[in-house]
Amino acid sequence: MTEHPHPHDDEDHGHPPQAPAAGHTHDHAHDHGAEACCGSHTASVALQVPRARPPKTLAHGAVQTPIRILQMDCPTEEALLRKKLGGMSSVADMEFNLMQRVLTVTHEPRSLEQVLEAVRALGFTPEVVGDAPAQATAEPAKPWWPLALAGLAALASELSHWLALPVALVATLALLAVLACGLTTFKKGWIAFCNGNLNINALMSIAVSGALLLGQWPEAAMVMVLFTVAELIEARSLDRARNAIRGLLQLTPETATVLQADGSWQPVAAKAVALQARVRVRPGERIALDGTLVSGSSSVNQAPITGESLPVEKQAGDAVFAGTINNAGSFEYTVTAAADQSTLARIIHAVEAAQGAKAPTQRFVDRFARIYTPAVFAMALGVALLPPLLLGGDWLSWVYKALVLLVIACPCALVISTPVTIVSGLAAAARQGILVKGGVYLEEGRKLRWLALDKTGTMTQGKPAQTDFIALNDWPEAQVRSLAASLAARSDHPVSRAVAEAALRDGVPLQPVEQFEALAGRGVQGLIAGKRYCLGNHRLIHEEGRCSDALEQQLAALEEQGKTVILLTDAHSVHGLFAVADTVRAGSREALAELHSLGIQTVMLTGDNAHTARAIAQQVGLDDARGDLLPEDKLQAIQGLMAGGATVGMVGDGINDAPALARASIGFAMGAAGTGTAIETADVALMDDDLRKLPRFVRLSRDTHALLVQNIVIALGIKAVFLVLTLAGLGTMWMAVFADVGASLLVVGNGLRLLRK
Ligand SMILES: Nc1ncnc2c1ncn2[C@@H]1O[C@H](COP(=O)(O)OP(=O)(O)OP(=O)(O)O)[C@@H](O)[C@H]1O
Ligand SMILES: [Cu+]
Repeated sequence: MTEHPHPHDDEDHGHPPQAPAAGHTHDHAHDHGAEACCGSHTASVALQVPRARPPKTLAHGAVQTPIRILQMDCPTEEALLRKKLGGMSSVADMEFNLMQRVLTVTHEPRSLEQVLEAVRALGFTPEVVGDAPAQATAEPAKPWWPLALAGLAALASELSHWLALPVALVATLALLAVLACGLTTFKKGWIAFCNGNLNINALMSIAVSGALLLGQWPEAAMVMVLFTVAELIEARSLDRARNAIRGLLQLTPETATVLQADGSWQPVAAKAVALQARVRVRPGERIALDGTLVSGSSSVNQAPITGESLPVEKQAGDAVFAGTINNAGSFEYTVTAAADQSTLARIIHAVEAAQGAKAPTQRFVDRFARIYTPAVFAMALGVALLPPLLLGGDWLSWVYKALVLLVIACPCALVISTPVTIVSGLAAAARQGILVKGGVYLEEGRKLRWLALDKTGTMTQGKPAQTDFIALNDWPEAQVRSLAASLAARSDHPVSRAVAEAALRDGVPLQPVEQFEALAGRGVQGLIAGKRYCLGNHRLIHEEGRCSDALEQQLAALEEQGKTVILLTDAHSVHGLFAVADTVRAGSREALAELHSLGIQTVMLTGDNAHTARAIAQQVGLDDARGDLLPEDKLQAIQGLMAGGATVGMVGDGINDAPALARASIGFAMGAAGTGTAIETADVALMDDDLRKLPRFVRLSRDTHALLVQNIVIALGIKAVFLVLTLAGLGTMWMAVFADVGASLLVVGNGLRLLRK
């Protein structure tokens, strides 16, 4: 038997490097064991669920410990921790997820306490993330009155200054304001400064202290208050982006109505419901757990999972998902996954993990910020010292200008703009049923040149039915069908299944098969009553030299109608011909037209023969179709399209075609809610079978990119304007703070706009 090639785990997938936090494991570990046939259609894939990760031991003896640090949500804190922990010999690696406020440290097993101590030394409260369910990730609310008091004091100071009241009063009020709201800033700034890091807190502390020393009392107070207000608003907006996804999980009800041993129905906490328990759902109720419907029927709104609010009919045997909403009917289902393993929970885990991985733009911005701040700081020093020393300038005004520059030097707006935009984009996608496994793919999506689509299960529904049957060679029809059905019944391949189902429907008797074997990409064979028969495609009868001109014509006629033909042969000749046809998915035509209008070319890759492929391609409007491909040929086709650096996407059902999916720049899996495994393995998982999600993803990717560029331009533009104003002597510290705060708010707000898509 020909084996499917097994993709290697350590294979280079041609993907941009990515932090492991993304849960991006391409181990499409196929299990071909169960049945000796082309069983890839039912292959089960090892589940890789990114959970709240407990400390895990690495091969080389180091351990990874995720540490939650609630005070860590700004890149300034990341820089601080990086510097401090990076200098420790026992720390091998660090991974930051600012959105979840989790730092994952790779360190020597015995040095955990040391690491925690270092984190504490920076003024943070570390908390090792254990197996416990994720707690609220928000910082405990700070009392608001110190800020209000500070605001009033600052205003009063400003007013007294205007009214020319005694300087002592102005100064006292100003100091009161600075102390009331600025102590944390000073503390953080001092720690950063001592660690050789000029973060926003350090810059603000220097600027405010400088202003106080210069006797600019009201101004110092105002700057401190404004800065604190800005930080507050910024944190709130970040929380919004952060919670956009978490909010989904809160959609699942806390309790489920579960059948008890004594036959009664009792409400039970969803977390405590055991697998295989029987749960009842009333009309209008939200479904609490993933399961399989066993009795009753209804229609369900699956929007929380698939983003599609058109109700889906559910009958016995169908899967139902936690978080989705039952419409009118009522039904019972058996639980198939624990609450924290439901499809919805796994979607949320995946998105959260994706937030941790840095997208290319973010990496660029981080690098830029690392140069920008020291550069402006050096400039400020120059401005403070050089004109007074060399040109006899006035010390006071030049030092003041330097202080304003310090405020401008803060790259916060710039640095915060990218993650907010990406996270909003990821959240917006998830809400539409598109699970993007990393900012990288969201950024790459807009560059797609080619999209390769698998045929069976992707372009078509993957449930073909037999349409034609012809007995050849004067063999009795009943005998030919019985032989073919006996072989077909042993296989899970959709084409075989169609033949077997038709036979079952017509009551064709089956015969025992020995030495059954699947011929990958060709068909099946086995011994029936001691004689060897094959049931396979056109390729197979060519390889065995059984094709004839007459047969060729018959095949061509059927294939041109988009039908797939398999033939029954024995050692001597071909005895029967079976044609099956699959239905093209609703909406494929529309989806492809949209993709074309976005400038993306489409090609179908299939193991089926070229005629059939072309017929179907024409039906739905694909640019190109390639048939007769073995799995390794598909891989090569993808590589061919990617030659020259083009971004190429591949769409499959996530189980087949694993090598090609992994090789493509972006691997899309269809129908991920049903198969479950695709959520973990694909780069982008489409939760249902709607191909229209593909153009939607591309558009979202383009919108995200546009916002990223806008945000970078806004952030840098505003800084540039104030830099010039200040050097020209027109900028005041107030303005600089307003500019900094304003820019941050603007970019955060701009990024959050994606959430409304
Ligand atoms: N077990 C089987 N039973 C019947 N026909 C088979 C079987 N395996 C392969 N074939 C034939 O070989 C062709 C190619 O099979 P293969 O599994 O490589 O592709 P596929 O999965 O059917 O198509 P696609 O690549 O579009 O998903 C099928 O179209 C079918 O005609
Ligand atoms: Cu032929």
